[in-house]
Amino acid sequence: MPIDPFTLVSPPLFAAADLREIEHRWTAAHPGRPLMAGAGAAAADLACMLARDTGEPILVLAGPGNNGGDALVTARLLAAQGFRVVVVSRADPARLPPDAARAWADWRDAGGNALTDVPAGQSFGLVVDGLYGVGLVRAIEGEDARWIGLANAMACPRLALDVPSGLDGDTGQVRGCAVRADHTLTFLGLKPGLLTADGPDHAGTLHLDALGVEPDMLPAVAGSALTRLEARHRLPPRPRNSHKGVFGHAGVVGGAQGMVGAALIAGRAALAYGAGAVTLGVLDARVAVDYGEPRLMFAPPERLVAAPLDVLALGPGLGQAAQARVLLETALASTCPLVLDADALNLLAGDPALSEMAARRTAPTLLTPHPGEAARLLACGTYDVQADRIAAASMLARRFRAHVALKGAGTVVTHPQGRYAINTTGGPHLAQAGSGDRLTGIVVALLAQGMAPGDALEAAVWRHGSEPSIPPAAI
Ligand SMILES: NC(=O)C1=CN([C@@H]2O[C@H](COP(=O)(O)OP(=O)(O)OC[C@H]3O[C@@H](n4cnc5c(N)ncnc54)[C@H](O)[C@@H]3O)[C@@H](O)[C@H]2O)[C@@H](O)CC1
Ligand SMILES: Nc1ncnc2c1ncn2[C@@H]1O[C@H](COP(=O)(O)OP(=O)(O)O)[C@@H](O)[C@H]1O
Ligand SMILES: [K+]
Repeated sequence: MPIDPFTLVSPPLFAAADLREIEHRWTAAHPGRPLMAGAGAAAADLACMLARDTGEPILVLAGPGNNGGDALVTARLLAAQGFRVVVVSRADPARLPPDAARAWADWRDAGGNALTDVPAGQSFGLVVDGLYGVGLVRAIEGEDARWIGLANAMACPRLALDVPSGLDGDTGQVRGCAVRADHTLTFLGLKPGLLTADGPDHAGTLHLDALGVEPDMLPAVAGSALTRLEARHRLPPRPRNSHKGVFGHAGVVGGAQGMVGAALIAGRAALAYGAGAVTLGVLDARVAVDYGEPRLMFAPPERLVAAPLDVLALGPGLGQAAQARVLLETALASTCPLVLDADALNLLAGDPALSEMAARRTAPTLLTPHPGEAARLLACGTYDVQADRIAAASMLARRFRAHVALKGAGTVVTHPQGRYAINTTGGPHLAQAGSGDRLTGIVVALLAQGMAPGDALEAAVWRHGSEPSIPPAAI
């Protein structure tokens, strides 16, 4: 029975290799009970609910592997319920993998056939996409690309089986082109690529069917989806008998001339999320008060980086002048938990000595790069970062022994020990200057109040994405 995966707490994320391991374990424990039968049955149930009630047939695109097998089981069960089904496949039945070959034989025995092209001029009540699943090994091209283009242009809903064809389930990268599904029914467990990069734009509404696989058959994996907050992401209730000192003193250093707002945004967010006190070290010395948030204190940045704070953020509007570099060097040498953002990351990227200092810190270090900043830190292109966001963020966490939030659609939070989480809140309404500064402030607030660094970064990313949004006005 498919469920909404967002109702689960931190569901694990399975890469293609993990899924093959599950299949292996299942087959050993339950010979002769292919998972494909359950996958096709679940897909047929969902397809019944989604098919438009117009009497138009259902188009089933079936590929050359087991994803195609799922599609053929789905087609047979839909036809048995009285739906008109048009199967389109160019796969050679003699070369199908065993379970898919069985599905083809069953479909044929039930009177089914397959067209070798999408019929022109025909409209459909639903498209079932079973071209490629987690076995995608190269970019989609040729006829497949044409079919995907036709499917994407159809007015009816599209249901993708396991992952939208063309989307890499491990990374969320579109390889060539991909089905833009309205719904994706994914099997066994969630895949990271459904949640980050191009995944959310292509998967539509996610449904998960574990196909009856027992939890003890699932391999331990490093990744999970940040669907809801866990107890470790929450601060304890505030004692009545408390004072501002209990909730930590946070510093924010940044705000060079012309970019003062970035530091103010971070500072304001830190107060809003409960830091006991927040002091800004603004590089533009003309600014000494925030009339909109007069609780913010101001100190010369040189003094603030050397002050006994509970947490220091460096970066929002910092700039990359010589003064900024010295401030960063002092901060890196301190034993204060550090959140590095924006130009602090750019300075780090351009300076091997500073990078070395950062990697050697014993106090917690948190990095919040957007893909451009991450690319500079990794000395590669933004495209390379986006092609495998999990790998990029993991590399940064290892290299800097830091907790890292690689921002953007499906923010990836990685930890030095190798664990990672993909956030599921937020959206393109956050794509606006100043969003990242607010995230920095939220992280700082949670750290100031004593939350563990990795938990604070995850909780901040989740909360930042959950804030009520006012979408930009349409033009
Ligand atoms: N792992 C499991 O136990 C389960 C797998 N199931 C289904 O099986 C799928 C995985 O099946 P497969 O491993 O057979 O992989 P796929 O069906 O995703 O595709 C593999 C086939 O496509 C070819 N191929 C890959 N990329 C191509 C491209 N760009 N252009 C042309 N040909 C390409 C491969 O050479 C191979 O023949 C899952 O996504 C899921 O739908 C389900 O039956 C549920 C259980
Ligand atoms: N399309 C998007 N979907 C989800 N989150 C987004 C999207 N675009 C931006 N964000 C979020 O908005 C914030 C932007 O941060 P950043 O790029 O550093 O902006 P700035 O430095 O201008 O404040 C990050 O938290 C990022 O994850
Ligand atoms: K698919």
